[in-house]
Amino acid sequence: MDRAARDNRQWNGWGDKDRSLALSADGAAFITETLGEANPLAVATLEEVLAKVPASRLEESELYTTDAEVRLRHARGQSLPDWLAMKSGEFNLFPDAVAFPRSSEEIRALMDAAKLNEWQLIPYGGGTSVVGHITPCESDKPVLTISMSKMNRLLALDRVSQLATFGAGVKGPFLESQLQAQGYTLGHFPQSFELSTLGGWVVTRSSGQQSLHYGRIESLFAGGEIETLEGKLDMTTLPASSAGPDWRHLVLGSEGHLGILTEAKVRVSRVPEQEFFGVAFMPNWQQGIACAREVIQQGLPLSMLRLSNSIETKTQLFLSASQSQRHWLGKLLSLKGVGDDKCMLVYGITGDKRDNRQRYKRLKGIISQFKGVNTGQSLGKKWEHKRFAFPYLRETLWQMGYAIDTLETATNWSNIEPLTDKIEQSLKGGLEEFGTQVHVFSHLSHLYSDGASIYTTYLFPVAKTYEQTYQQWQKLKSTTSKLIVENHGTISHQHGVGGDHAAYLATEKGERVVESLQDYFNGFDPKGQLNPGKLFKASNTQDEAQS
Ligand SMILES: Cc1cc2nc3c(=O)[nH]c(=O)nc-3n(C[C@H](O)[C@H](O)[C@H](O)COP(=O)(O)OP(=O)(O)OC[C@H]3O[C@@H](n4cnc5c(N)ncnc54)[C@H](O)[C@@H]3O)c2cc1C
Repeated sequence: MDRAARDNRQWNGWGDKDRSLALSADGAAFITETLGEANPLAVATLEEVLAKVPASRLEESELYTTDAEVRLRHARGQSLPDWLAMKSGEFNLFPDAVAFPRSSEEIRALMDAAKLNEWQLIPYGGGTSVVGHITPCESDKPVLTISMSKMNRLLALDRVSQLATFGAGVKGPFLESQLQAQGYTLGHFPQSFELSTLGGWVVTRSSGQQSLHYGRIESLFAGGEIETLEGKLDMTTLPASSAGPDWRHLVLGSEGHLGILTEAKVRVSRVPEQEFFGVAFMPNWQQGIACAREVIQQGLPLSMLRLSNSIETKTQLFLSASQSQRHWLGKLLSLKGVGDDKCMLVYGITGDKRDNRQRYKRLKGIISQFKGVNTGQSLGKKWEHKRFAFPYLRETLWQMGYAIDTLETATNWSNIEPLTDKIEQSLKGGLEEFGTQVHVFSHLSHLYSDGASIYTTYLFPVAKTYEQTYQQWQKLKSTTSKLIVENHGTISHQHGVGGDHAAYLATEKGERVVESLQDYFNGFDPKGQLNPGKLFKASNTQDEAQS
């Protein structure tokens, strides 16, 4: 088996198989009291699933491996349906082979072979998609997944223009360590940072936790090289241009349809002199929103601002603080007029020390103007310490018998409160017919002068079978996704479209635009070989969006 697939990665869940995040007894009791006792579903063993991997339809070749375990490990991402497939062992579909190219030339050879033989190709970054981006579709043609894991080096650093060129398969930690060794940072920190890759970020239009300072990937991605079935395309790096539409934007969000991004050039910054995170508590959701909006619309240059609603705040405190910590925090806040409806505001400040002092002073002023209480940096340090560890909680909850998923959107400020309410109500009551409780909470994660993203998490006890659990998820997902696009929200602020959101794209963008985009990609991929069934709906998903 290939070395890249033999790492310490969990084969049927998130992250490093030797790492976990435990829940305190209090945290576990909170979940059980909120959702009721749950009965975990039996989990298939690796051996059981390996026995189900069918023979590959591709002949052995130097270009790729047909090893069953490697194929299994590249068959799914991290959405809840992916988890249900991995845990039950019912993967159904596997790629026929996985390639680990080391250079653009090797990718060219794979693309040429694919074109000649009409194979389907799925580019694979870190496999952290939560919307079904990398799952093979039923096909009478062989499916080849191309892992970018070996193309992960810093290839050039232009210090004068502050542009870095990377192999697009570089994962977050390795990208930052190579850059920071030279005094630079990209500053792109999605929560999936540990495993996701630069290429994946670009083609799914990802957003990092500190996008307020560094920008979303759209502003960090300056150009690079993409291998299409029709040949290589170069994207010149220019600081700006008015020469017609910017076609970088058709690579951004292309989700594997255009080709394989082999090298990406990104705009980097100098490592900041100082960075810190802190936590304030606002008296309620309305005051919290008003405060966050004021900070952003005043143009106060923070690197992060994240506002949890009161249920998320309560849940977070139960999951991460001890009873005595909660008690003393509650007491302190209530003395200052912040009670049970408190909403946690996490902020990040990045830059040189003198500017940071000014920013912090202004921020504290705005927080008090909206009757919030700033607790300073100690809770901020805790948040920073765990910022990439939270995904490990998913396994802990799974073992207790609870499924967890998220939905995210963005909308204008005037619609933030009503849309958050609608999303939460839709999820909360969504499984009443099954007598199943759903625990729902939200935060605003990325803020803009005209609006913000709403990130909603929901948990529910698994049903008696995998199939029933999937059906319950599907009901929550389809009802709420439809509600989002019909209520002036985007189907995705940061996770992309993949297979799971494809049916809602036309409501957001209009049928005509979606058809034109499809025509554009068909120009590079006339036979629909590149990542089919993603981004654009397959004909059978039409009804789901409209029902
Ligand atoms: C726990 C968790 C937290 C997350 N947090 C965030 C977050 O904070 N912000 C955010 O934006 N997203 C987040 N995500 C979603 C996910 O991490 C992003 O969508 C990420 O950009 C996917 O990158 P990847 O390298 O894992 O790509 P993959 O999942 O491997 O692939 C995603 C898509 O990109 C294509 N692709 C990958 N590499 C290339 C390439 N080189 N060339 C062409 N196509 C390619 C694939 O074909 C597929 O269509 C999270 C996911 C999880 C599981």
